[in-house]
Amino acid sequence: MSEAREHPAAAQAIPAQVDAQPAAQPAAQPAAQPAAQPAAQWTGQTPWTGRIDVAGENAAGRSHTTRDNPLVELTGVSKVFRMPPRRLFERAQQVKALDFVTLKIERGESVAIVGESGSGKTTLIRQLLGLSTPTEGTVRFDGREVAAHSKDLAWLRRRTGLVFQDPYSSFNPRRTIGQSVAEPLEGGNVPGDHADMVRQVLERVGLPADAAQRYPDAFSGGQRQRIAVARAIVHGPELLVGDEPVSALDVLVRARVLGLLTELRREFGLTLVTITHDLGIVPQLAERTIVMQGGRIVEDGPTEQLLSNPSDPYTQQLVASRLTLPENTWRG
Ligand SMILES: Nc1ncnc2c1ncn2[C@@H]1O[C@H](COP(=O)(O)OP(=O)(O)OP(=O)(O)O)[C@@H](O)[C@H]1O
Repeated sequence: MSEAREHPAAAQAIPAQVDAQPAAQPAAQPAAQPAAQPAAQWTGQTPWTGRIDVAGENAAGRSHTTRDNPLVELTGVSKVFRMPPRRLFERAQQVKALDFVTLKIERGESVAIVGESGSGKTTLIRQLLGLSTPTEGTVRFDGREVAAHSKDLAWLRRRTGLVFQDPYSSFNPRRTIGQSVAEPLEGGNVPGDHADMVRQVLERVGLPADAAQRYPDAFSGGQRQRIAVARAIVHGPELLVGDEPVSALDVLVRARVLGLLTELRREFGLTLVTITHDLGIVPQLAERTIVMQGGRIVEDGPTEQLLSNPSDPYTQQLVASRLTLPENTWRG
């Protein structure tokens, strides 16, 4: 997953007291109608207002429900890694990390991608974020082919955010939280008062008012992962991708961060794609689940149905071995 750290939204975090006593959050809203916020609050659309032209449309007031094309579409995507021979006369090795994957993700969906280590989950999200180019097939974001624009993917960076697994290595220890969270705003040349946007988004994820001036080591793992979420959404993306975003956290903190992701998704109409090894968190997180094995999608369906009545033998194995979160621990 080292290549993925090139992504500008590669950091995040949260304060310990927040995880002990989560801040009161506004009630969840339907995806198509983001909650009305007081003027002083971050709306998730601030950086976009009147500014970025997305595929010929002004993104201000963007709709997650009215456009015809899916937000993400992969068609026949394969990815082959060629490894140089380790010894003289040895043949080069090839790994087919993705094997003819076809997939559509609609606006506002929450999708979990599960599967054993090496099944191709990370390679899949790297394709859809334009962090890697497919060996064959096409990846489209909102109808626009990603590889065709691979020299300049600033448009895709503005519309996507990424939260990594490790809340400890996600931040530069010498940068304040405010500086780290502002990176996508700076990288995307987003106009406006960055310090104010950062303050608002940190507040929204439940961080104390002075968090922006502090350094990463002042925060717990759960707090850092909230900061990671703040950094991934500060520029108002439509797609939020989590690569095992809670697996490094203990069970109660994990549940609260999952609750935060769920709230943000509903509040701002985000499309959420989350990689996880842990089938136990999937029902709280995603209404659709994709199961990968050996670079292929072996099952893709509504989470409830897939967990209660898996049709693929590999999914059956995964479901049989899953752990579940205790009831009522996941709400933030
Ligand atoms: N840069 C690379 N060079 C060579 N092989 C790679 C590279 N990236 C991934 N692979 C191989 O591709 C396959 C799929 O890897 P990938 O990281 O996508 O799996 P994963 O399901 O995300 O695994 P994990 O859950 O352990 O992160 C694996 O066999 C992996 O070793």
